[in-house]
Amino acid sequence: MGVIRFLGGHKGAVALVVLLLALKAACDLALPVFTSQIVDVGIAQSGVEDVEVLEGYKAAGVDLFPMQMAYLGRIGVVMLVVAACAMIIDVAISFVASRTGASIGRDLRRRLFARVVAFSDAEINRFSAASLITRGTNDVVLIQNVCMMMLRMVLYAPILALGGVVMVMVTNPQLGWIVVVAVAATFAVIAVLFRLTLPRFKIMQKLIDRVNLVAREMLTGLPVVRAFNRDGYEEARFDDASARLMRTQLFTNRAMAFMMPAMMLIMNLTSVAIVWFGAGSVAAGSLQTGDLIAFITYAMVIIMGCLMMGMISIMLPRADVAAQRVNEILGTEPSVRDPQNPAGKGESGEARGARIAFEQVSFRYEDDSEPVLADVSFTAEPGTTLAIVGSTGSGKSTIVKLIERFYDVNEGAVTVDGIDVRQWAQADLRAQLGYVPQKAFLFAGTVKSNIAYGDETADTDDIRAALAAAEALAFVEEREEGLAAPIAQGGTNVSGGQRQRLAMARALVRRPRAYLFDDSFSALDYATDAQVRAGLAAFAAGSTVIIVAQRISTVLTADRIVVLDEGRVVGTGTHAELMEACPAYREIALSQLSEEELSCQEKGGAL
Ligand SMILES: Nc1ncnc2c1ncn2[C@@H]1O[C@H](COP(=O)(O)OP(=O)(O)OP(=O)(O)O)[C@@H](O)[C@H]1O
Repeated sequence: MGVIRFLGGHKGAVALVVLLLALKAACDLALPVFTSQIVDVGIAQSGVEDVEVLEGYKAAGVDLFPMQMAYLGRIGVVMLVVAACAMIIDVAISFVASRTGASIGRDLRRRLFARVVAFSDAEINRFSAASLITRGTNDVVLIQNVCMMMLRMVLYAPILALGGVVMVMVTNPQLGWIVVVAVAATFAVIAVLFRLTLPRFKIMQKLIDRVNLVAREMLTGLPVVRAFNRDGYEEARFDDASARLMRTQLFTNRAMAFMMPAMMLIMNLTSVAIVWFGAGSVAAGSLQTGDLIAFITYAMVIIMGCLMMGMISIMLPRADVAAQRVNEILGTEPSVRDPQNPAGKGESGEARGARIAFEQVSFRYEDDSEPVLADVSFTAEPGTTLAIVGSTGSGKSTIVKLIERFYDVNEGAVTVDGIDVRQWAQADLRAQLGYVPQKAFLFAGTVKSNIAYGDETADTDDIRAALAAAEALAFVEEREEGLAAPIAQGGTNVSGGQRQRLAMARALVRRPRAYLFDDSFSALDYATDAQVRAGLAAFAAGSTVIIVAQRISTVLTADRIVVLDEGRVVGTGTHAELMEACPAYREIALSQLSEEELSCQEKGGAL
């Protein structure tokens, strides 16, 4: 069982709990012995254990009352002490079990987080963010609770049931068959419930995933939902997912609610049967009343033990599903991994700008899908600007993602300074790159914390310089708090263009060897676009710059332009060369600007 393995790392705690449980079971099983003594000796024999001595006292006319009270008091005190011990042990068990459960949960969350952070985009897409969140929260809590319950019950139930059987055999083996029948009935009830509920428990986690997925999507896309008046549709979609979860939970809860009354019925019928069949023996004098009472208690203990085992057998498979889902993540190796002997940082020659090259690269997102890039080759020389243009979906962003090694190529190689990116340690590779994603993302915090995300060691001057180069300083300073201005999660409290410029400043502050701008200029107006590029040219001098762009005006003055069409390179050269030789480029250029505009822009371009 997957869940049990999680307890493996806490052998000390398990051993301690087993010891404490054995002590507690001994206390619990001792109490009925004292009850029977109170009845048989304390009441029936006035507190005198030996019957002959009792007869003697009676014949001599001794006052038996003080003796009886003293005996009852003695046994009472012993019972109190035993009960108190049981209580203290119980508290200790709860303490150890809760601690162990909580640390299992913490360890799992830590391992899951570390693994998910190491995942490439491919694994994240495969599991889906919603499912990863459910697995890291709901499933881990389930495992944690079941581990706690196992410590408290799984080990206790057999000890208790076994102890009960021994005591039944010692007290009165003739009535043992009643216990056997009761246990059989208990297991029958559990088996029926098991069959009914288990399949539902198994799908419950998937339904929780679904509810989370719909809720997440709806919350992220709320403005779109509102704008298209799709509130009703989204509500219905959420209701559907939620109602399916509710129906499943209702079914399992109803089934489980049936369990307790059924068990009470079995227990009461067992008591009645024991009294019914035991009364004859008591009348015949072969069984004492106290023993009968103790026998009933032991029978209850055995049934309770079996009931606990049954409950666990229902809980365990459910937790096992959770364990499988968690193990699925832990067992998934990230497809992008560091090599065993990564290229040393010094091996690249360490020129200011990096040389980035694609050598006959082919790439597809999924093994069986069409290639997104086919036979792509180009080189961005150190200190130069290379632009990539092409229609939407032609694979421009994919090129940048391959340089960052978010995915690995299927064929060919991407190299930085002549070294395959797969030979670099990922951290070393990315430390040389300043990446500005197509969808600028900012973290909750302040402007300063977001820019310093690019370089923790950056001081205020560095941050201001980066902001100035990205044309972001002016609007930051307009704010009362300046660099301390709050940024909401995802950067939703600044405009798209401002967000984009802050994301650029975050990359600039690193002063990397190569900048990767994935369509970062499209959210800016023409004037700001030109200003930012002018600022960049000064700031990034010496570094290699790769710009993915839709606008021809953005790429006009690049040292080299690569034209992509459906994943293939259809032209490489400067703007002037491509205007001459590449019809695809010419078509894009003329669709955006007239011939005169193009010749004007060529003269006045910045980067
Ligand atoms: N994670 C992904 N899984 C599967 N296919 C993808 C994924 N990301 C992109 N694609 C596909 O790869 C192709 C190229 O996508 P890419 O984002 O590189 O294009 P692009 O040229 O940057 O487009 P745009 O200019 O619209 O941003 C597209 O056909 C797209 O559908």
